[in-house]
Amino acid sequence: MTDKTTLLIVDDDEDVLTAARLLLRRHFGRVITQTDPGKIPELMAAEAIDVFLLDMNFAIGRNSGKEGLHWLGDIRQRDPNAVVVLMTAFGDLNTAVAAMREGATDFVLKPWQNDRLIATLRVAADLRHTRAQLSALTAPPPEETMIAGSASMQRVMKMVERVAGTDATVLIRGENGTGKELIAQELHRLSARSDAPMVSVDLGALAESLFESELFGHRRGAFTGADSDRAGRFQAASGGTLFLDEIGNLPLALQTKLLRALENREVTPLGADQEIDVDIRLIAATNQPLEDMVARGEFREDLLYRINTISIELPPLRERLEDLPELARFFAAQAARRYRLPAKEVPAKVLQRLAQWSWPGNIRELSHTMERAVIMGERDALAIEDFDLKSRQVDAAAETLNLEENERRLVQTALQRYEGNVSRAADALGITRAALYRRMEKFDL
Ligand SMILES: Nc1ncnc2c1ncn2[C@@H]1O[C@H](COP(=O)(O)OP(=O)(O)OP(=O)(O)O)[C@@H](O)[C@H]1O
Repeated sequence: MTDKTTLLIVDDDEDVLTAARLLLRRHFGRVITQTDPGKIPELMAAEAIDVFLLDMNFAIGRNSGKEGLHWLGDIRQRDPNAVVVLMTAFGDLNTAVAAMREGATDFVLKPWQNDRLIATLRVAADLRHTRAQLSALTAPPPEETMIAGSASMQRVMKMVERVAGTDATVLIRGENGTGKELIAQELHRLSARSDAPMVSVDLGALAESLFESELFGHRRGAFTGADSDRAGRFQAASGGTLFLDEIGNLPLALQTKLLRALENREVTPLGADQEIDVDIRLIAATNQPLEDMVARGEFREDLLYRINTISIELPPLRERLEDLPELARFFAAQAARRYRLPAKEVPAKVLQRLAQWSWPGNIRELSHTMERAVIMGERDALAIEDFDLKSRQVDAAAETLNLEENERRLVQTALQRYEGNVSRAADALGITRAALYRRMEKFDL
């Protein structure tokens, strides 16, 4: 079966679902069945559904068709291109007509005739594919958008523009998810090498045993499993840019080889006896303090000097909250497009709350947070309840200016640090023992 259509059948009668599933799975790529129409939004968020086959009457004893019409409207609102076929057991032409007016593609009567049902759904699936092709043709081309309105990001972008055109090695520093790879792409895009590829290697995601062959390539038979020659990423990036993410993860022996490759502009694949010339511009990224690693003997000092000719520091999101509103709205719109959901507004109240969170995962975390909220949100505008922010921590961050809360926290920290020794804790806090006892009582510590 090569058909790629995904059908979702929703009917509260298990027997109807079983019969439909048995029949239709022989004709369509994937058949999902569901008794509860309330699950439709969740399913639409999780799966790319091509055709909906939807019952008109859900609650037992009701036959007005209103439930079917309600869900039809809901589906069409979430995905204006959705193709929905309605089923009704009552042959109620009025409801069927109303459904067609509301945007249903077709309707079938229960009990259905197998051939008719298959033919109807086949036409519906074709319609879906045509609509998808049309919207792909009219959709704007995907582009990497960089939001960088804050003063600190403006400084970063100036630096990027200044160094992109040179062949200088650049080290991008910043916490996880601050956009290091996006900056590397921008450096490459603005460089004279932009017609050649930028090849990325994430040294944080790769098994250490694979580093060498991944970077420098190998010859057939160089190790068990090397059953053919393989070019390394250095070679693949030749003429272009090599982006080494998480460079702090490179073991010392390979740091030596990397340094040699950069200095001599040549690499030796594993198992080869001859070097290969490579012409790359290196961009490296790290979230580790490489200077400290040098001090501990974990990172070669000469390699650090070699790679940080230019060093670009990306500030964490919590230090550029001016960018948060635009980023949040951008990711909300992106998620709505991706999941074919209606666009959702991000009210100021929500933005204020988001600004209180510390965003340890930075922009990547914000993007996932917005995506989830857009999927979960049931209204036109996002609400605070749509977010799964670990609320305890948000509250702590929100209340850091609360004097009493801070006093309590300090008293607690002092007592913990001095393992309950009241004299020493009082000393550290700069108050008398009696004053500390009073506070311990007040805060019930
Ligand atoms: N300024 C920005 N504007 C818009 N999107 C951004 C921005 N910065 C980062 N992103 C997006 O956030 C996500 C994380 O960015 P990226 O992968 O570049 O971060 P990173 O610092 O390289 O992460 P890691 O340290 O985990 O490798 C990506 O989806 C990226 O497109």
